Amino acid sequence: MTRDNGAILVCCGPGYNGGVGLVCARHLKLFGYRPTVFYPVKSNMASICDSLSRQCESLDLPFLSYFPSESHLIQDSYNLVVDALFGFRFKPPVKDTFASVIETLKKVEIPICSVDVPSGWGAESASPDGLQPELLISIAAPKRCAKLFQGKFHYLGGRFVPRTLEQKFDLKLPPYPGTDCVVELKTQKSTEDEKPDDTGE
Ligand SMILES: NC(=O)C1=CN([C@@H]2O[C@H](COP(=O)(O)OP(=O)(O)OC[C@H]3O[C@@H](n4cnc5c(N)ncnc54)[C@H](O)[C@@H]3O)[C@@H](O)[C@H]2O)[C@H](O)CC1
Repeated sequence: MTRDNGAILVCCGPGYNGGVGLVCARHLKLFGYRPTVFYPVKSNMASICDSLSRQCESLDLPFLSYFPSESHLIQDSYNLVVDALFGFRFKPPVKDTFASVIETLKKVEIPICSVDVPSGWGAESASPDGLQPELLISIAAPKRCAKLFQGKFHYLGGRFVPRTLEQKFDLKLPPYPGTDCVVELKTQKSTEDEKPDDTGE
């Protein structure tokens, strides 16, 4: 994706996963992309999400006042969707406002990038009722459900886990290259793609 086609829809949920989405939208704007935010339910968490939302407003990020009901309206307007609706505290089935949002997003034909946990999945398990993103960005440590991720790209971000915590929970985190704050992880798909073509051609 280049900045020329940098129109990105960032969908933010009512919890801290949504807060991460608001930070993501702000950084996308600062890096020259054109994010639009969908943040329908103000966080019932600490006021930090309110200030994150205000920071987006101060950068003149547009906020959708409603969610397009048709998936083609999304793919005609954006090149990527960031799914920051729900993270590891989602409890199925999806309720209220977000049920139709997730149903619409399941039909879009542009890439979806999910933050920490694909929305509609539990932290421990995948769900056919949830999104099937092309890209998953795990925060701090991949959640158990990431083992069932079938998309093309998986990154780990959040180089802030103390060694003591990593050892205590036996997280086996990969090393981050140099001073990078993200590291690419292998996926089932990337491992398969690396296998030599055994058709003998
Ligand atoms: N170290 C880390 O991994 C960190 C992760 N972070 C991010 O924060 C989320 C966890 O945030 P939390 O607020 O605890 O939970 P969620 O954002 O997943 O959602 C809670 C929110 O959603 C509502 N809800 C739950 N189930 C449903 C449902 N079925 N239908 C509708 N609404 C639902 C619930 O009521 C809450 O309001 C984690 O995934 C990371 O993305 C932090 O940044 C800190 C570090």
